[in-house]
Amino acid sequence: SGQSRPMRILQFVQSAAAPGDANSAICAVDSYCANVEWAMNVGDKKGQILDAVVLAVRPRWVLELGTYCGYSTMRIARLLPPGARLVTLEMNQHYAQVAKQILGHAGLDTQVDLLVGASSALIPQLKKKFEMETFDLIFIDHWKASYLPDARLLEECGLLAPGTVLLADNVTCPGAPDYLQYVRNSPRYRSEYFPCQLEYLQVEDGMEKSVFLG
Ligand SMILES: CCCNc1ncnc2c1ncn2[C@@H]1O[C@H](/C=C/CNC(=O)c2cc(-c3ccc(F)cc3)cc(O)c2O)[C@H](C)[C@H]1O
Ligand SMILES: [Mg+2]
Repeated sequence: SGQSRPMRILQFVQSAAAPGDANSAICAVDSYCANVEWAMNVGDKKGQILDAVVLAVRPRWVLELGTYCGYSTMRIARLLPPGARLVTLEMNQHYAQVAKQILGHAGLDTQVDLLVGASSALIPQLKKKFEMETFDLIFIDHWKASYLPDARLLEECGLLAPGTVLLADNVTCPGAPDYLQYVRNSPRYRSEYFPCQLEYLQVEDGMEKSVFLG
């Protein structure tokens, strides 16, 4: 049933997770994707690295590139201090609709602004739209070939401040070699690699944490 994988994930969350309970919604997605059908959520192992970074940064403004079903959106939103905002960008209308419903079920829609559109078109509008200056944390988990161009675009739009943390998923699998080469060799970043397993599988992956230096 459910014509798409994200729709089937949504239906499982709606049936298995307690409304308003973000942790039970996160557990429901992980249980479905570990036992029924794999999906490209960051998952619980890499999710714990994401959680640790969110807690360390205590961000006021967070940007996520690639909402998909909203799994990492939930992980970030549930840890934000009061008044903080998470802006997440998703170019696929169907995925955005599913994510909106999952976030609503989890009771996290007030902290999250989900914008439907391509990052390349939306990033230049963010300062004006949200009357903000720079992001404190950016989670990058969209098409892997877009990591580098979007990091450059964020620099050019003045959305990074010294200390802004970029956390990128999948730098090993599927990999984002041009992005890795850039953040590891540019004097504008201090980069650190976190080895980890790919979501729900015994496959090597890793996340790259890069602090913008200005
Ligand atoms: C203008 C375009 C850019 N701008 C954009 N602007 C807005 N939204 C964008 C943009 N580009 C993409 N999106 C959205 O983000 C999502 C895309 C997410 C992509 N994620 C992966 O491909 C992946 C693969 C594997 C994997 C590992 C091993 C395997 F064997 C198979 C797969 C694992 C992982 O953890 C992965 O995150 C969503 C589907 C898509 O609509
Ligand atoms: Mg990913």
